[in-house]
Amino acid sequence: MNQYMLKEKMKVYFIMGSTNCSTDAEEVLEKALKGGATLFQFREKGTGCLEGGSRTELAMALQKVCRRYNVPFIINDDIQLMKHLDADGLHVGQEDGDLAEIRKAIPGKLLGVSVHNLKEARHALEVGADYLGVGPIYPTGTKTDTRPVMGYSVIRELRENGIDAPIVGIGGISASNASGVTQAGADGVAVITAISSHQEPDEAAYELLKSVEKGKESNPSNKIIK
Ligand SMILES: Cc1ncc(COP(=O)(O)OP(=O)(O)O)c(N)n1
Ligand SMILES: Cc1nc(C(=O)O)sc1CCOP(=O)(O)O
Ligand SMILES: [Mg+2]
Repeated sequence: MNQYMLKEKMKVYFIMGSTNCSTDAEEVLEKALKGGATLFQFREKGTGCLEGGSRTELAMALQKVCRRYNVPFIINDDIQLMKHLDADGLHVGQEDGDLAEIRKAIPGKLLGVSVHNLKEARHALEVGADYLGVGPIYPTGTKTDTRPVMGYSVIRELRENGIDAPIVGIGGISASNASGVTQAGADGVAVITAISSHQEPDEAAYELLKSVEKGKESNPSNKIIK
């Protein structure tokens, strides 16, 4: 996938696992994709999360849904599961291992890396990351071990320093604040709660997509390209 196509896929990046859903995870995902989510990450974490065979079974079921909608299926943290399922890619953070080793271990697959400053971003891209996750943009109730809330400052800093790779903002993002993230220079937003806890995940995804596109239109560098 070229960088332009990947940036399009970054617009509404839905992340979840069974612990994020109060109803059936497959149904939540299907609705999200119907509504316009463009990328999916399986992140089975937290109290009461599935393990072993049932975790793999859920991942396989969600991968099938993604295939039906032609939406790439990314695995959080777990290289073995990614390989086992022949998923489309892997997302890792700064504490998840040596990035160069991880890149070598998954040739031809998408690699997303969480970054929090220019140095981490440059390193991730040097070793071959395909996209960057930047956050937390806003306060989030979903993950406790985050870095301090950064607002738009890091996204702006990366763009001002010539980082042209696909970027998503993450953390506390909803339809009401997503446009600010793409206006600041991100290609899209990654969300858990905004879709998985919404009564109507399809509406949530659709509203996020509209907000993301509105922000992109008002991004100064996009205006120059047009
Ligand atoms: C798109 C995206 N961005 C950031 C993260 C966070 O990754 P990480 O810091 O490794 O934390 P965990 O998600 O593993 O708890 C992400 N998952 N996706
Ligand atoms: C998984 C994750 N990573 C973050 C980071 O800052 O790297 S914030 C986060 C949780 C995002 O969930 P919600 O959309 O519910 O706020
Ligand atoms: Mg991780």
